[in-house]
Amino acid sequence: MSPLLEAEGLHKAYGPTTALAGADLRVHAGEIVSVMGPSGSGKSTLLHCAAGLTRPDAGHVGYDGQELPGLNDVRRSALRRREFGFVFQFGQLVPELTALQNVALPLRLDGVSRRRAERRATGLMDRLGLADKARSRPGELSGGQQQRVAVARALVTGPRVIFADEPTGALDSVAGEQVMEMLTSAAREAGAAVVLVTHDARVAAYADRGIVVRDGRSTERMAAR
Ligand SMILES: Nc1ncnc2c1ncn2[C@@H]1O[C@H](COP(=O)(O)OP(=O)(O)OP(=O)(O)O)[C@@H](O)[C@H]1O
Repeated sequence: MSPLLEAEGLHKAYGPTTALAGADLRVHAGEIVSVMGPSGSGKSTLLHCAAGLTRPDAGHVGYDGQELPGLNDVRRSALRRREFGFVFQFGQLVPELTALQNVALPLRLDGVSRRRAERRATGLMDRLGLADKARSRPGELSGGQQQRVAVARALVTGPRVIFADEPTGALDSVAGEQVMEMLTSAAREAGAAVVLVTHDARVAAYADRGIVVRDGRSTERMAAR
């Protein structure tokens, strides 16, 4: 089976700093892949290039038969909006909107009616243990609850790949485990693949397999379970 997402030979420099020097990432449909490695090794850059957020200087990124760097900005951002979900470390929710409105936002931006978007958002919030938080604003939620809102928002469009960059980086270990349990079980239920950048081996243990990035190059971390 060919991978759903395949990044090969990625190079990226920021001025004199080499962030990627020939990194690869392959993700099959429904697979959870961890990306580990020391600070500054290029993990986030690899995730951003694979997700079409950053254009690599060289290398290839294929998603479901399309070459991402070859798409124009409009088509690339439409593909990102529909096919990909994102969860970052913190600060990603819109503070003025309620939790429910935050979760529904990607659908609203895609032209879905408020009623339909909020119905779908409500179902996901229930799934993520947030049924009673729909009307709360992000500032009224704990860090773990905010990350679960972010996970619900990442899943709301029914993406095929979720990119999670240190999703538990700002949480204590109990809240972090709860977020990881919910992220991975909800993704598996939805059949979405997950690319999971983390420093934490306990977080990486939720993945099916992993890669390690060092000095901008990647190696396989372990065989598939
Ligand atoms: N926008 C940018 N402008 C300049 N340099 C950058 C930029 N983004 C990343 N870098 C540099 O590229 C290198 C790789 O950064 P990257 O964020 O990919 O590493 P990382 O492994 O995710 O690090 P961390 O674990 O600390 O988040 C670093 O040296 C970083 O300083």
